[in-house]
Amino acid sequence: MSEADLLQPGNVVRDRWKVLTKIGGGGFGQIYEAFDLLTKENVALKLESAKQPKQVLKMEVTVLRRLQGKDHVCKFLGGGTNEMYNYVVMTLQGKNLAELRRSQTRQCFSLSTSLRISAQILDAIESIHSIGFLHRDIKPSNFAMGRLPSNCRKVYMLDFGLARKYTNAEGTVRAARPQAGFRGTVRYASINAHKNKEMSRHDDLWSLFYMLIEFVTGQLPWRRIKDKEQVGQMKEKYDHSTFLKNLPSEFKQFLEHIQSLDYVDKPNYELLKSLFHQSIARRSIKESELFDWEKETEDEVITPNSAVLQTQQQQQQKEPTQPIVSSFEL
Ligand SMILES: Nc1ncnc2c1ncn2[C@@H]1O[C@H](COP(=O)(O)OP(=O)(O)OP(=O)(O)O)[C@@H](O)[C@H]1O
Repeated sequence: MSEADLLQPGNVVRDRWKVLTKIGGGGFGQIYEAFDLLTKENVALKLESAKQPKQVLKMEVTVLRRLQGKDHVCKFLGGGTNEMYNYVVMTLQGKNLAELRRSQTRQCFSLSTSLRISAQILDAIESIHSIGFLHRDIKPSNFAMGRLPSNCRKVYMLDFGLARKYTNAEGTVRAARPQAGFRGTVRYASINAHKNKEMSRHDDLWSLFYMLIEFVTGQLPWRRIKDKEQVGQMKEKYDHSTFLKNLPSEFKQFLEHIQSLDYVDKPNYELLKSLFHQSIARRSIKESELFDWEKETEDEVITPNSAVLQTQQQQQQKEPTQPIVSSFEL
């Protein structure tokens, strides 16, 4: 156990959640897989130190609770605080989309996979906006696939620590602060965010656009640059229409729409969703098609396990509603 670890395997939180293993340590918290002694299921336990200056778990709990019942959202199982840490317990999901992309041979997804997962992400973004919050850290590692046969084809939105309420009590858009501190992740941040402007609904959609480009091409032009100002300048100079050559023609309208939005504007989610659906239909992409990580790599040797997988894939193609066990579970 490293000194910074707030828990170790075997610890039991609130007489109910027994820690199994650490699965992540992000910028603000630690994530553990734990066993729920009550439901007998494995769950995700996210903690932040009570001493940490930047406390974000309260916001995480607020947003997660408000999102309950919406699609693409983990189930909230509990939360609390003690003298050492704040914690939240939620359903456990599978691999995040950053890991899945990096595990691809060419570090990118096919257009079929990219469009179908991005359409799900757009739905998730619309959901968080519908409850009056911005996510403000839309990036591949904040989306994970379900881990069970029943949900392994569904994308789940994670990490509401940087969320912010953008509506006031009347439901109208809050007045923008003249200057706001930068929030988010440099690679996927909108140009507005780089300029420390108050973020709005369109900024989450800009991050989705950058994610989609990275899914399809495997990279963004500023991938190697760490400095926030330098990346901001590069984004400002970059002719974003260059990205369109990698995307179906419908995405010209997608880009034009997000470019047209101002701080108070409500995005036309229906238009954006229809562009995904049109491009998916025009390319005859079927919802039942396997995602890239569910397929075998071409050079993989046929082993008894991969033969089993092949049979499952064939069955999956025949039974589109029957999810398969994804390859990494075999
Ligand atoms: N419910 C969950 N089920 C499975 N894995 C999860 C879950 N929540 C988080 N993780 C994993 O832990 C990683 C970090 O989680 P999260 O983004 O919530 O924490 P964070 O401390 O805010 O991290 P970061 O600062 O990197 O965004 C995720 O990318 C994901 O791989």
